Amino acid sequence: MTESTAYAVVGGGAIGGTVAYHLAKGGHDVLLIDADPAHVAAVRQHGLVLRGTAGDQSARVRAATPEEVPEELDGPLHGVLLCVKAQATAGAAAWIAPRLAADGYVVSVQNGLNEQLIAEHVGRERVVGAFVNVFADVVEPGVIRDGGPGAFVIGELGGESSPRVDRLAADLAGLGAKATANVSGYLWSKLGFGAMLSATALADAPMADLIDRHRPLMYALVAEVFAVAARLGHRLEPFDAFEPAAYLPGTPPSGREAATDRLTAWLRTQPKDRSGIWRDIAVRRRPVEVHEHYRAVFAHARAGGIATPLLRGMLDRLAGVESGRAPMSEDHLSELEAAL
Ligand SMILES: NC(=O)C1=CN([C@@H]2O[C@H](COP(=O)(O)OP(=O)(O)OC[C@H]3O[C@@H](n4cnc5c(N)ncnc54)[C@H](OP(=O)(O)O)[C@@H]3O)[C@@H](O)[C@H]2O)C=CC1
Ligand SMILES: CC(C)(CO)C(=O)C(=O)O
Repeated sequence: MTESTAYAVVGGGAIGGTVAYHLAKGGHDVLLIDADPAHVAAVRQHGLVLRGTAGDQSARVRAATPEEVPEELDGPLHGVLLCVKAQATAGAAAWIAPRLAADGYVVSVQNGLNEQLIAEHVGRERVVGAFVNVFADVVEPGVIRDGGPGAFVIGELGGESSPRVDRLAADLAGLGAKATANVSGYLWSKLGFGAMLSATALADAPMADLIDRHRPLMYALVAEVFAVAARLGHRLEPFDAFEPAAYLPGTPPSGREAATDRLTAWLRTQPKDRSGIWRDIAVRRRPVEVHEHYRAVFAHARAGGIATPLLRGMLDRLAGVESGRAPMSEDHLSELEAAL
């Protein structure tokens, strides 16, 4: 174990709770800051509980709502892991900025490309990137269902190595964290994979089954995202069972099919069989974050003259489903596919 470090986790839900649990188990002082008072109260009373296939494990962490923090803080924040959904990023970053030490930093542990927005609040030199493919859900206040190992990668936005990234990766060794020189390559790979996952939230069935039943649509969605990534010159990184090279133009169809066989087989090993996007619509009945994830993708596509009609059509349909204007149905996928 490395020397103990103090961290703040802002947004202590599925991912923030998982991160806080592993930091605490590693012997680090963790302050979990979460907007949900019931979650904070449960963590204070029972500890942070991770529910895995082998049962429940708990870790003691300090917990507070943002409103309570001035009483709890005895100095500025140093290492902050920001784990809120994308649409809550601006509010959380504005809250963090005046509390962040001059030599402190904020790590975006989120899907999408949130680093620029965070930098507008705290300055680019105080932002660190991260990519996470851990599958988790808050199943009741204070209790997180843990999907087991998944990629967790941390890196400076400019790709340089740094003591703060190495230290955080070591402190999160319990979660299998690694340092990278290409965090953008991971985030863009995830935007491709995430386009498939977002599409599966249009229907109420397991992600793996929907990907399998609508492979041509899934390939076309990923291709639109990766055309934008290619224009920007990103080197896409593979993670877990997702192999981005299989979805690039020029890959033989047999290679793409075999990679998708491996991907859906791996997805079937996960206890979480539906995405967080599906859960926000069907269970939590709240707006989904994916519109934020693809805002920058659309802007880059427009600038480069790259057409993204399927991605746009898929997100428009998600907007209809989340607002209740359209039912959740696999017909959305069939109709999008019919337009290919
Ligand atoms: N869950 C997963 O398996 C994965 C998630 N991700 C990404 O990780 C990020 C976090 O997702 P996830 O953990 O699932 O989300 P959750 O909704 O489970 O957790 C987010 C938590 O942040 C709280 N929150 C919102 N605004 C603030 C704020 N300003 N200050 C403090 N707390 C706040 C929320 O409270 P409230 O509910 O009251 O709004 C909620 O408890 C997302 O970008 C997601 O895409 C990436 C890979 C996998
Ligand atoms: C499906 C998953 C877990 C993949 O990382 C995800 O990103 C989410 O639920 O938001």
